[in-house]
Amino acid sequence: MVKKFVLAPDSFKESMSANEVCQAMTRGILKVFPDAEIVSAPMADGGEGTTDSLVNATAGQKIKVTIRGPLESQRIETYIGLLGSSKTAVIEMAKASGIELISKEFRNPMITSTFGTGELISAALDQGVEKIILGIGGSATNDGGSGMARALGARFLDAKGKNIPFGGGALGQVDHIDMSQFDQRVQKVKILIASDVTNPLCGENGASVVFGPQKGATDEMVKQLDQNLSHFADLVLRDLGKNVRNIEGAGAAGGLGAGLLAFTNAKMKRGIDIVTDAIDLEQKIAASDYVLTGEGGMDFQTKFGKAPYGVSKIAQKYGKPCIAMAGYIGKGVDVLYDEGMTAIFGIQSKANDLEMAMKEGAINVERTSENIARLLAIK
Ligand SMILES: O=C(O)[C@H](O)CO
Repeated sequence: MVKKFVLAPDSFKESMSANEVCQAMTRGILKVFPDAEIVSAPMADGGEGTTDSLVNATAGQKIKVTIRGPLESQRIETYIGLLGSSKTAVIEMAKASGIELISKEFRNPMITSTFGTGELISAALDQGVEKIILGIGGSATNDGGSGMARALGARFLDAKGKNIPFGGGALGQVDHIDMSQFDQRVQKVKILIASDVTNPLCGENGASVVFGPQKGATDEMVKQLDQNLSHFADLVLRDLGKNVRNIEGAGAAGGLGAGLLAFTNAKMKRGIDIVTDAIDLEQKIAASDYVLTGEGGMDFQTKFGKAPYGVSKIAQKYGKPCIAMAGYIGKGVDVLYDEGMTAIFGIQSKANDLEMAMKEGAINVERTSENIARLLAIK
């Protein structure tokens, strides 16, 4: 009987995209099962690579856009994704307002803004979508999502009625928020936020204290930024009637989580659940014999919502064997055996340094997939 495989790996960061991992797995399996039916479902968990994975998995398309980067004078050429299967756009905030877009010496969350993320949302609305999947995290910003809202028409005015400058450093000057020119299309789309963390907006576990320093904030700036976000939360409650202060994930991406909850009808969901829904992974796994997954590194953290965990839970639901491979296998990975993971294989052929391991990723995944297939072929 023809064997049916679902391949649902995440990317192996800095080595292979999820799509390339699928291709290497396919080559390995076909050596043993030349007639196998193989369904590739490149995965992501809402973070970096989510747009590419969802576009690939649904035969969607990328739409190029030129928008403002984290710094006011910066222009960035980037893209949003449109899924092939539905009227859904996928956006990664890091492509517009991400920390990787600014070299270390220019990182300063007092002045960086999420304006470009708002422009990405606007570009998605121009495509007439009904749903937007928005991956947040990896930001250069600490502006509570005020830049994003401003790009969509919100105005943040000081006591004299003037627009405040961009960035988290100026938020303390806001006297009131004017929504009279806000883009009405925003409230008509469903927005799903795939957040990378669950931190609240302010306080010792908040956006500024925990993530401010990695964005270039000094101790003094962290204090100011935290106070400003607190003031912002008060204004949002007074002017928009939404209490975002203590919501889990509100502090993601420098408070963009809070901004999205305040200015849109967005809902937070685990990134992995958003992705598996968007690509109908359940249906694919239900119709398969075997599921292969994997990620560059797997350890105890995999269970906190990483792609191989999401895949193994679905495989468990349908009673399908789920086999993972990883470049690095760390402590605590064995908790996954109770979560639907049948086996986990390391892919290295010898003790390699990291650079070599990255270089040889595809050949190692191919060989490991072939060997897994050989085991599966035993009668
Ligand atoms: O962007 C950030 O602040 C971190 O990735 C947490 O979301």
